[in-house]
Amino acid sequence: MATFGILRRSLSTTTTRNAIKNVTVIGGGLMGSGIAQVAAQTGHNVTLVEVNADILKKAESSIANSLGRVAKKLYKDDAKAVKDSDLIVEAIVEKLEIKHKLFKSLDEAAPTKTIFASNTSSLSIGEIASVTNRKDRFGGLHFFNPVPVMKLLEVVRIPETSEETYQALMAWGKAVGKTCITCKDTPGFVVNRLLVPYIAEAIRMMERGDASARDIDIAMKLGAGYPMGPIELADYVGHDTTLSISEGWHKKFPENPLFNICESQRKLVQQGKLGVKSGEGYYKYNK
Ligand SMILES: CCCCCCC[C@H](O)CC(=O)SCCNC(=O)CCNC(=O)[C@H](O)C(C)(C)COP(=O)([O-])OP(=O)([O-])OC[C@H]1O[C@@H](n2cnc3c(N)ncnc32)[C@H](O)[C@@H]1OP(=O)([O-])[O-]
Ligand SMILES: NC(=O)c1ccc[n+]([C@@H]2O[C@H](COP(=O)([O-])OP(=O)(O)OC[C@H]3O[C@@H](n4cnc5c(N)ncnc54)[C@H](O)[C@@H]3O)[C@@H](O)[C@H]2O)c1
Repeated sequence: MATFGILRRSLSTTTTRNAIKNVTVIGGGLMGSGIAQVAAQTGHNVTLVEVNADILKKAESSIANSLGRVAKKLYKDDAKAVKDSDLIVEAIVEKLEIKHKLFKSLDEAAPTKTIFASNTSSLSIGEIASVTNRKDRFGGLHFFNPVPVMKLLEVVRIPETSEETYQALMAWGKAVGKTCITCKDTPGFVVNRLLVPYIAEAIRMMERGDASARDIDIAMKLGAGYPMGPIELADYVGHDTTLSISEGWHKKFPENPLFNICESQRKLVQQGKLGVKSGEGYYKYNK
């Protein structure tokens, strides 16, 4: 069985009542470490499960920087990591087959009461949940990057999600300090369904030479009040992520022109220019 590093942190500062106390976050990367942090900050007992020891260390220090003291433990199986869990939030790599493998094993290991949630950006919650026997206790919890700062949480219901599960997810979202909105399990939910075509159109505008990247960004910041322009945001999120979302949707809905691929973005990814995280995207960054 795989060896998982587990990071535990708990504080008792919350004043919001919600039934979920013990939370397991699976995946300690960009999103998982942020989700673990906001859950710990609001008084939940948090277990963070990560397969990569270096990333676990990084998550530990980023949470420690925000919270002070962190205790780290190692376990040999994921059954122990989830045995007391009221809620499991999955934030691992955006690949359906990998999420399926994880949820199949979690379904066997976790108690009946445990609610499962995925933080997927672009996959169908129903398709992810299909390998489990607890679709009534399954939903989407879509956080935004950077998690500690962004106030929104999209709570996604599939037709099988029970009212009790939905209410528990909404109450937990509120308890971790987020404003929750509800949406159906449609591609991109609310925010990404609007953001992805918006960013793609900004890139196409630049590709056509209608305006420069800098001017498009200035225009949307000063003319529409966005904190970042669309090209800056694409660099910030990462071109590998945005391209794989567009490619997945384009394959699934080839007739929808909103999901067409941007050639300059494909080229950037081929060149390893992924945006802020690699030091260069449409702009250059000091690493
Ligand atoms: C692309 C479309 C495709 C979708 C792809 C999928 C994506 C996904 O599914 C959905 C998303 O997330 S979509 C993406 C959704 N995301 C967006 O759309 C983001 C849009 N951008 C923004 O909202 C702002 O530019 C930022 C908040 C990023 C930075 O704010 P700023 O004013 O420009 O710069 P500042 O003055 O430096 O920071 C201000 C405060 O924030 C604090 N802080 C910053 N980073 C932090 C971190 N990592 N941790 C903790 N804290 C962090 C900082 O300490 C400071 O706190 P203080 O207490 O005041 O000192
Ligand atoms: N990056 C974003 O802006 C963003 C925003 C919202 C949602 N999401 C979604 O959140 C999820 C994670 O994205 P991310 O950006 O944090 O990715 P990331 O690559 O930073 O983190 C994923 C982590 O999961 C770990 N992992 C992989 N398989 C695992 C397993 N079986 N058990 C435990 N850990 C495992 C990896 O080692 C990695 O550290 C994806 O589904 C993504 O679509 C991302």
